[in-house]
Amino acid sequence: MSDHDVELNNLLQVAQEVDTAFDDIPIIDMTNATSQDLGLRLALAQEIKDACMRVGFFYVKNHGIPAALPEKAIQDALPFFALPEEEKMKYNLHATPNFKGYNALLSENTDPAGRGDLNEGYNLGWEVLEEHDGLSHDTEGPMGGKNVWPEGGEDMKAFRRSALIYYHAAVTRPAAIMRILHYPPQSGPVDDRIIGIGAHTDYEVFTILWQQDDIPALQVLNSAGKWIHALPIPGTLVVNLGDQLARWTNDVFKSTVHRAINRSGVRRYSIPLFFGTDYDVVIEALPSCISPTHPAKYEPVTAGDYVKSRLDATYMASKPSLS
Ligand SMILES: O=C(O)CCC(=O)C(=O)O
Ligand SMILES: [Fe+2]
Repeated sequence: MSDHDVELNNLLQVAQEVDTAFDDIPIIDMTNATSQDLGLRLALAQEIKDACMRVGFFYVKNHGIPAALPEKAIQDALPFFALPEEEKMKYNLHATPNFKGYNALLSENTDPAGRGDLNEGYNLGWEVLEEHDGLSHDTEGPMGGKNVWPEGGEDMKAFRRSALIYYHAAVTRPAAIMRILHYPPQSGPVDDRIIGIGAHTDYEVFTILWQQDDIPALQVLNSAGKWIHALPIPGTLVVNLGDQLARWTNDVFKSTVHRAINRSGVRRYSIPLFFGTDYDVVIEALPSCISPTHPAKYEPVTAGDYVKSRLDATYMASKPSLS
């Protein structure tokens, strides 16, 4: 056996033996990501790998993104969310071929056993920050196309600008969709099948989630079937793996089920940024993650087709032709 084969066998063996019944979500300090010391960078990589194999979720601190940027993105989104429903519906994501724009309360359903998600949101892809030229995204294929932005005065311009400033600070130019989400408080008797966002896994490679301080909502399912709270920790972002990475690694890295429920009595805002590979990339199990005893579990699929099929299912019930 070559060294490479030994390494592969070790990876798969570790993957099969790893205990995924976590009780808490690791907090990883990113300071050493840029260290000159290779040993420190390797130790950090090992910590991230462990979290990816065991939990599929981790917090990052000292990540270098100023907290003021997502806060401003939320603040400048408030005038949009305050518009009358019929005004917001002019930017309904069903009017675009690629799920950009506004999703109304209960228009999405991430958990097929649910009755709709109690959040409204605004969904955008990458675009240049400078003057809005209407040519915001030049990708082709099932998820190609450009953003939509609300018309209006200075406040709507600030909404676009602040959203994109945070987007650019968090990631460069990937196939990433960012959402600005508003979860109204959920109180009184509620249908169990309606929560902020139903149990689901994310569709891309990994998600960077900014969540509002002080409001518990996010929960992560461990392999023992227990919901673990991912409470907001000031100064951190939550990173969770998505299905593209799980498919690539043949489930060596975990795309973990999660949900959000806002029973705080006040409004909650969050900003997930779903970092995916380019939409034309074929996602298929890496050779290092398959073996005779651990064969490939998933059919190869292009990233664009995969994300589009998941979004089609998520928004199926609110498609105008069906309602
Ligand atoms: O708002 C949250 O905390 C979670 C959002 C989420 O899971 C998603 O949008 O996929
Ligand atoms: Fe999610």
